[in-house]
Amino acid sequence: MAKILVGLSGGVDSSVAAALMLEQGHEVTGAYMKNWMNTDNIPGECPWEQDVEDAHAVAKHLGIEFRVVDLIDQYSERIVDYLLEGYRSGITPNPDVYCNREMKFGVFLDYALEQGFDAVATGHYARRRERSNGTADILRGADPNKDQSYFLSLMEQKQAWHARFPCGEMLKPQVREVAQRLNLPVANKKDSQGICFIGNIKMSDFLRNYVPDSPGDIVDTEGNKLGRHKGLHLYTLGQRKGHGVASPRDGMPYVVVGKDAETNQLVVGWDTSDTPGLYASSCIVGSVSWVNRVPEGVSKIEAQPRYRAKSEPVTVTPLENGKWQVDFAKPQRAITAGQICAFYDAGTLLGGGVFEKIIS
Ligand SMILES: Nc1ncnc2c1ncn2[C@@H]1O[C@H](COP(=O)(O)OP(=O)(O)OP(=O)(O)O)[C@@H](O)[C@H]1O
Repeated sequence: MAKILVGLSGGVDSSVAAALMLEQGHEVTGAYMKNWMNTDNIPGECPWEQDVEDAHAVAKHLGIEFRVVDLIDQYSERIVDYLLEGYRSGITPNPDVYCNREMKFGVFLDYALEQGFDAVATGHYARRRERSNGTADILRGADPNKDQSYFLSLMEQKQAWHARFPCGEMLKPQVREVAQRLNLPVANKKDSQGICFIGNIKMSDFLRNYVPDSPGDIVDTEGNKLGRHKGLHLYTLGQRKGHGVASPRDGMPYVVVGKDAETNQLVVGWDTSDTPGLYASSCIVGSVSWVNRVPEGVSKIEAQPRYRAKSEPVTVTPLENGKWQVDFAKPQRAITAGQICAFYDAGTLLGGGVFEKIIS
């Protein structure tokens, strides 16, 4: 039996995670992390008050202690600043991945250990396996549609060691069934969406509040002016909709194929593999962390360049400065600086890093 602190978000997955930990005989406490309060009144729904209430109701239903842990300052420093700094500097940050390393398995785990807990459990769809040498691996979740191991790819060994993912062996419909069987007050609650803890606020509305608009020209790959954009930070490579430029070709929309920070131009082109800038095979990945062991020299593994992408064969080569060169066997669409590259060996998460530079 272990002392487990469950991150109770007020959603179905973490509620079932708490119930499963109890069923397995652990001593369980639930805690809601208060991270963001929308004090600047950005338009959109930010239902944290409802979430705390729901989390509390679940804890009561399960008969476990419930706490609210105030991490607003740390969230602002570690996530909001990283997010805004990233967008200001022209990259596309990934707050969801950083949330796991910095918040849930960062300050929240530190709090848990200080308070005498052995581990933090969450409702993530990922699996964890202990090895006989006293280390832990993170594996893809059993549900291929829900697998969230990508979001855990920057986690370090100590974090993996103290993590528990009770829903990871199950499919989402099974998790809903458990919630119904146990009559959990959130059994029929809709899944949450939106960035991390910011809730259902649109990213563009969120950014508009902090990063000033910086309009410029939209051009095609030959440099012909096609329209105006509101600020390069509001667009991502490969984006099909929302740039406002109608395509003259039927059934072939323009997509964002480049951002030129010097001229403040947004470049659009065709969504084809020969469009310059849209596909790349070779890149530099920095801020790399390996969950359990560092690959020995040049290695053939797999890499997943975004959440909803397949992992693809790559060759990784360590560079002198702690960064890694990653060469994909097949060119990948819209690899974006700032986004996360997760590394796998079959179903095992090896680690991850941040795309820093696209070579070709
Ligand atoms: N505000 C929070 N307080 C405590 N734990 C949280 C909070 N937000 C997320 N978590 C934990 O992180 C896990 C993954 O977060 P994510 O935002 O992806 O939730 P989710 O997949 O919608 O799960 P859920 O149905 O539990 O909300 C949650 O299952 C929960 O354990």
